[in-house]
Amino acid sequence: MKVKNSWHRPQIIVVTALIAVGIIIMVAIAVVQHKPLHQKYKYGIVLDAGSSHTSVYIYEWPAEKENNTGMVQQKHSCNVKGKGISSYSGTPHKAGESLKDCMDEAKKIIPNHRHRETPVYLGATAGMRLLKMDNYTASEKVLKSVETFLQTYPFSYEGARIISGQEEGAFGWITVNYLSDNFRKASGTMGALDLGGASTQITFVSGQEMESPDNSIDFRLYGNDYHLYTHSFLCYGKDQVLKLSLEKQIEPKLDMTDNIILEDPCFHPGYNVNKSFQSVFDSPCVKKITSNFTHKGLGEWNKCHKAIKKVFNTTCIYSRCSFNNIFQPPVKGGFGAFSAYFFVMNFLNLTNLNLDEAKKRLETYCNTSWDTLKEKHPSVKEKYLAEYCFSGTYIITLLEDRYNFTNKTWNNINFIKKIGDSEAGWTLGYMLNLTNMIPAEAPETPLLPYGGYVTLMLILSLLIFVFFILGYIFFRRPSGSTHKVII
Ligand SMILES: Nc1ncnc2c1ncn2[C@@H]1O[C@H](COP(=O)(O)OP(=O)(O)O)[C@@H](O)[C@H]1O
Ligand SMILES: [Ca+2]
Repeated sequence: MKVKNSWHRPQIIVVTALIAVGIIIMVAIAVVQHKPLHQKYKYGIVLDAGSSHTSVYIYEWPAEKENNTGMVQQKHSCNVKGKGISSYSGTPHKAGESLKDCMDEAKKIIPNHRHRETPVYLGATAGMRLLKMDNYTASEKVLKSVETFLQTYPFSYEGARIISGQEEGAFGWITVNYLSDNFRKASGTMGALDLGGASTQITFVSGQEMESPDNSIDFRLYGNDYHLYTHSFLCYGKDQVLKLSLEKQIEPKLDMTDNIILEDPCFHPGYNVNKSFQSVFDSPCVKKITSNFTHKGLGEWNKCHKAIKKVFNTTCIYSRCSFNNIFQPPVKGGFGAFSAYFFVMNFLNLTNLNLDEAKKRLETYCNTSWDTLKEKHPSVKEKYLAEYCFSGTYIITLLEDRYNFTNKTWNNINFIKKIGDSEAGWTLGYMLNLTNMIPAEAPETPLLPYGGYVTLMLILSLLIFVFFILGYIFFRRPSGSTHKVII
């Protein structure tokens, strides 16, 4: 007589198979999901050769997520000692060498095995645009010098060039919107306001028809079309516009034979400095005036405001212009204002005020005596300190009178230096564009987001647990009621 054992063979086989499949799926998902944990980073270097100085930015991103927007971040930045590369017009061979300390730093920061594949780009802005206008040969020699120098590094050299004003504006816009993750969100984009020493840029999505093709740029990013308004005003960075303002104030006094005294409402009472014409009227933005002068401060904000208005030409052949016959649609939406907009407004503590309050505080500040200010800010560079009243007044005049921000829309301007750890500026957008890191179309969404992965793993574990219990019950249950005795 044989008694069949309590194994219900088909059920047990099915249960065992299900458990095995469950374990295999869990292991497979875990392997795939955790792959990015052994993350490898890639790097890129961009040199911002500005009119006043050069900065070297190192960016990094996870090697396997190259095309996911929001992945690239600034890892490090380095300020090159001395002035901008355009200041080497007389000694071009020294321009390259000036970058040494920061480039050596980059070599240390980026892991050796990544050096060869790390791209290096140098973009020069308005300082070099002006040098090119003034002395083409010198500008070429400076570019050659930085090129030769950058090629001595183990990185992948991708070029040194003067970028156009449109590029500077558009890539600044890409940077701030990339860092704010606006390309993935449906919330819309923010405009970009960049103030440099030699030029200034305004870029935003206007939604209006563009009356001048030069001011229009189109991008398709991440599955969306963006129709941008952009303009770069050469000579309207804060250093060049100061020269313009001095020129305007000095011109009527030129027929005076004796020493010219320029009483400037934008400088502080007690400021009294002899200036040589070579140090001020040295750029293609201004006429070559050959008189030295004494620069004396008055500290009168209202007069300063009036004097600054005169640096803008208001003729306009379009339906509307900002200035100098440049078409501009009405400003729309939020704006990020960076570079010197931030440095100046932050120093003056005006970043969180409304327009009227800002004007009032600036009026008091401009009227402060030069001696008091120097005492109060002993560590601030004197050149900066002397010019904050002028620069602050210029910023307010430019934004309110020329770009047409009102009391109400003023609050849409955010004065920013960084978004997260990354500085606002054109460099990140420039690199993202040249490395094709923002795809035109949104990439397929990943198989599982993290939350989905965790949920799936939980459900599978639970199922396996249940199958174990079932298996156990089947295994233990005697043939019982269905027991048959086979004789
Ligand atoms: N801490 C600071 N305070 C005031 N101004 C500053 C400070 N740091 C930098 N700047 C100014 O910011 C401007 C930066 O311009 P830059 O990028 O060099 O020129 P551009 O973009 O026109 O080629 C310069 O006018 C420089 O003097
Ligand atoms: Ca700049």
